[in-house]
Amino acid sequence: MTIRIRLTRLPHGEGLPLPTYATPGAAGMDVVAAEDVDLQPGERHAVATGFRVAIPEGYEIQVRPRSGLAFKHGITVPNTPGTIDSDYRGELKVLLINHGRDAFPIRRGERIAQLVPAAVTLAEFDEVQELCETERGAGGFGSTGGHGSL
Ligand SMILES: O=c1ccn([C@H]2C[C@H](O)[C@@H](COP(=O)(O)OP(=O)(O)OP(=O)(O)O)O2)c(=O)[nH]1
Ligand SMILES: [Mg+2]
Repeated sequence: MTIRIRLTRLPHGEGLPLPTYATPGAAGMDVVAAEDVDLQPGERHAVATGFRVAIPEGYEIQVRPRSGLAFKHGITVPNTPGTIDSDYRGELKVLLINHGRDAFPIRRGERIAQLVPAAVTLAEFDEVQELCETERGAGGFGSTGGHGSL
């Protein structure tokens, strides 16, 4: 399924490629940086993309890390998956953090993250006195055992 998303470029986004799928089966659209940043170890930065979007109502865009940057350099998205709301009209930014040991140069035009459009399911809470019982009950946070074999 394909949805259409209106996009406007900001002046510093001129000349950059729009987010695009790297292969026919890719789930995420690679998005490039619109600025140069040297990300020091432990540092976070909201990297400019140079564009704004108007996502159709009922959808969001999730901002996800690229596994290659995470694996090779420790560069990831601290708020992953980032949430772009359908009513947001500011610049789409990619939050990045450097978990690596070395400074990492981000250069304008380089692919820094991937965007995954997704349908939004809305909910409302119904406050009640009792919840139905389950086998798990209140167990969580490792209650079923460690990381050994099944
Ligand atoms: O990675 C991100 C995450 C968010 N945003 C923008 C779009 C999003 O719609 C808005 C708010 O994001 P979020 O709801 O995650 O942040 P918040 O801390 O709850 O801020 P707000 O009070 O503005 O909703 O910020 C980005 O550009 N990139
Ligand atoms: Mg919010």
